[in-house]
Amino acid sequence: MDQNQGERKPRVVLIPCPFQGHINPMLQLGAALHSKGYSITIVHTQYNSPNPSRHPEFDFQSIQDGLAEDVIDSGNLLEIITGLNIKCKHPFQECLEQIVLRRGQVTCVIYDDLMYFAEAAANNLELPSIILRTINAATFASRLAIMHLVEEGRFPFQDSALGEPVPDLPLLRFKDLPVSKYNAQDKFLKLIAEACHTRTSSAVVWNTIDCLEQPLLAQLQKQCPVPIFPIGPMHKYAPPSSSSSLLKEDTNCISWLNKQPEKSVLYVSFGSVVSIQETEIAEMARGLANSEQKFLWVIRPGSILGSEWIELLPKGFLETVGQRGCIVKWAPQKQVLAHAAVGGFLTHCGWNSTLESIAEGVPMICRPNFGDQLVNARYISHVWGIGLQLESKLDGEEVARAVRRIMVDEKGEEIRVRAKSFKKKIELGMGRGGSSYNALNKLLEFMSF
Ligand SMILES: O=c1ccn([C@@H]2O[C@H](COP(=O)(O)OP(=O)(O)O[C@H]3O[C@H](CO)[C@@H](O)[C@H](O)[C@H]3O)[C@@H](O)[C@H]2O)c(=O)[nH]1
Repeated sequence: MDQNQGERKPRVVLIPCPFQGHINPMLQLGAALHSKGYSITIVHTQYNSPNPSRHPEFDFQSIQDGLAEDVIDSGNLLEIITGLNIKCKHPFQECLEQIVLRRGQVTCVIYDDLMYFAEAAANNLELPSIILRTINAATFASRLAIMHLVEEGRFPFQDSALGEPVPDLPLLRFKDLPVSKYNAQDKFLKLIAEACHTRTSSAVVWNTIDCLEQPLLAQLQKQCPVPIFPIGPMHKYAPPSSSSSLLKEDTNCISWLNKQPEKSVLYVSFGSVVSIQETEIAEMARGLANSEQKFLWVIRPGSILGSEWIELLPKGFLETVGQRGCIVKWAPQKQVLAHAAVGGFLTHCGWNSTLESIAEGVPMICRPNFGDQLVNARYISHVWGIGLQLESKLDGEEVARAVRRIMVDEKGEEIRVRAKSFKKKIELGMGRGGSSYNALNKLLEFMSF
């Protein structure tokens, strides 16, 4: 790009939270703004830093995150995010000062709601800031409901309440609420309070879409002091082949998919952070084998703590499934879900995976693990009706039944048809005059400050 011409463009500084499920939507937002004439600077931590060579259109700036090795090694998300918010504020402010000095005026700072330290740094330089929410409105409302339960002295709640509906959110049961998986409730409650707070930020950009959550978004807008812009699904703003993966994608699985009949393959993946119990791997494998369906299974390195996954598979599994299955360490997921051969998705229900699946009309089998995944699974299975949830202890027979139902059984036809209809709704929402299309235009107008 012509340097001088580049300098004349208004600049937005984006600060993603350094996890795959957060980096992706932030960089996709960057792609949307870049296509509308903005120069983009991505300020990222050393920990899990994105690969700049995959995004030559952006400027990348690294800040020291001060995370101790033992905190990183623990993989404790609560500790890592809390640590980043303590350690990154000053490095970010210094970085922002340098950007303004070298690159000229910055239009605004957009930060992931978990990177709330960014707001103070933007304020100190008198720059407007905008929040990006990478979870959906239902999860946000669930966090508000949890805080409400705390105020009423009803949190942590009793086991006997788990199956009951949440008073503020009757579509969810207590067991669907996105509580912490760590034994540090105070830290967790502080983090969600910070993440839900708009502070002095000027607006909220949301990776969701009206056709999935309009009534809730309207209700949240009434309670929110600043405008909300639901412009998702954001992966639609980046080309299908573009990727901000931290792990290397194995594209051989696309060649394998190319050889499979239409809608014949179940895609199995649990995102970038979920760990799988050793016992669950064997049950999952048993289910996949007994379902007699084709499958593409992502087994991420390190996702099965302390074990080599291959040792956990039932004896003879690989021989039995033979050409019927393909196992990779990391897949180009957007391309996989958009592939004609894929007919179903066994997922942990991370919000990006959920949106990527809905946007391609792929029905889901939900196996949520923690946090917002529980909310998403309930919405997929019981609100939108585009999937099934595996709720009890994982059992191979149940997995096989669910796989057959979602892929081929007559009983699953309604779910398949509904999933397909959601693809259409997303296309309408993203197309000219659609809700997300309009919200993006309103955001751009708003950003002229
Ligand atoms: O083999 C793979 C597997 C995943 N992905 C991508 O990785 C992202 C994963 O994101 P997500 O599905 O949201 O899952 P997590 O990585 O688990 O994301 C975290 O962040 C999300 C956004 O806040 C939350 O919804 C999740 O619960 C939380 O675990 C998606 O864009 C996928 O396309 C790949 O590219 N290849």
